[in-house]
Amino acid sequence: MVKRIAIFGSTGSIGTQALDVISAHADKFSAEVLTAQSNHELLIQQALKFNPNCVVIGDDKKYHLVKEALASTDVKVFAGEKALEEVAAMDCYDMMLAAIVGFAGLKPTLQAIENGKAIALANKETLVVAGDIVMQKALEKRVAVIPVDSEHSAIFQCLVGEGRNKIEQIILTASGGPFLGRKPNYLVNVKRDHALQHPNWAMGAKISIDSATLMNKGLEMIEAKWLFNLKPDQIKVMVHPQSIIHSMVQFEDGSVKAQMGLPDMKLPIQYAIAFPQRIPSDFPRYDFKKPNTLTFEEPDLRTFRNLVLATEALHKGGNMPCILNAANEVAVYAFLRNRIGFLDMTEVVEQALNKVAFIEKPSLQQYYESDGEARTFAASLIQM
Ligand SMILES: NC(=O)C1=CN([C@@H]2O[C@H](COP(=O)(O)OP(=O)(O)OC[C@H]3O[C@@H](n4cnc5c(N)ncnc54)[C@H](OP(=O)(O)O)[C@@H]3O)[C@@H](O)[C@H]2O)C=CC1
Ligand SMILES: CC(=O)[C@@H](O)[C@H](O)COP(=O)(O)O
Ligand SMILES: [Mn+2]
Repeated sequence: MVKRIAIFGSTGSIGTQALDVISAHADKFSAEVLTAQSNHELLIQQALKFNPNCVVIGDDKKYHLVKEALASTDVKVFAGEKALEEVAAMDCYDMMLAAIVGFAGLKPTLQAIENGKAIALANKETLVVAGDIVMQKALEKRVAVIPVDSEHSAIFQCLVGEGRNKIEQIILTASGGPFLGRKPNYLVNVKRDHALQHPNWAMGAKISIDSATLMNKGLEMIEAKWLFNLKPDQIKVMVHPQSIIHSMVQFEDGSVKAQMGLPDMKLPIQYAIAFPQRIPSDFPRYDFKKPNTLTFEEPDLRTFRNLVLATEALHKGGNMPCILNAANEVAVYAFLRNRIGFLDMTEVVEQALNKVAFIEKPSLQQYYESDGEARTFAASLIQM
């Protein structure tokens, strides 16, 4: 039977790679929902190629352009932020690939879980903001949340077959980003184009900057806590500049399992949508005959302070990760617009964490409010 996939964020880095996977396995998957925020041209092209049940364009000023271009098809066209939730509540799909970037991915993902749909989760911010509520809802609705993020896919793969065997710790690998080994006196002057050049992965702008500041690894520690029900002390980070080992699990007997492969997001995307099956692929294979050295080192926490802030937020819990995420989103987009410097991003996040009131057990509404407060505060710092 063909699995019907709803790709929320189909025009992004994950979304377009997911469509490549679906094309290569048209006997197994169909793309039934496609969504974009503003890239209507690509959304139209994708809709003409994949003939989904419906598309959503977030920017409602572009509704007529999309509607007109798809007039000769039977693709339904929706627009605006609310439409993402309305479509997530529909029955035209079996699994949502949550590939919207940032906080904007949370509401449609929650709606899909409410609707009993399986989730292939790329959007890590969903769990950073409200991981307790999202995972509790998934449990209640008996919905599987399969990670797409490469590290979490690696851990998930290492855990298959382990049943109730106890995890001692997980080791998230970090590439170190484009500024591995650099010090603050260098980072103070770096600009967006340099920061966007990830050494191993071609990704969207926001996650590329997060990788450069190591915030990405901090967000991933929080993501791992919720996905695998771990205590903060069980989550370690090691820099592994080659990005061949995607992460590791150490069990209570000391045994370590790792998942390896060339850095290519198509593999974790395919794994998540095909789970529990593995299906063939022609992705390039890692060549053990080449003189490759795999190295590991501790992250430089004096330089990359975002990882410290995220670890503190992980330990403190409550709405701290939500505040961290919101301030970070504001800071990253300000950096991308050349409004603030590379090191200022950490300052903005730190000040927001100190400013917005701590709530130990927030409701969903309180998460939204904390997100809003942190954004307003972070934006006020940047305007100064
Ligand atoms: N790229 C990667 O390799 C990896 C990504 N991830 C995670 O996956 C998610 C997606 O990342 P990536 O594909 O790189 O991001 P991109 O920026 O490449 O794509 C983001 C997608 O979300 C849409 N979008 C952006 N803003 C909004 C909004 N406010 N409302 C609705 N839709 C929106 C974009 O539409 P439009 O094109 O119109 O702007 C686009 O389709 C992120 O959470 C990231 O952390 C995790 C691991 C690896
Ligand atoms: C591909 C992927 O999952 C990214 O999150 C990637 O891990 C970023 O690399 P680093 O954050 O390790 O630089
Ligand atoms: Mn990752």
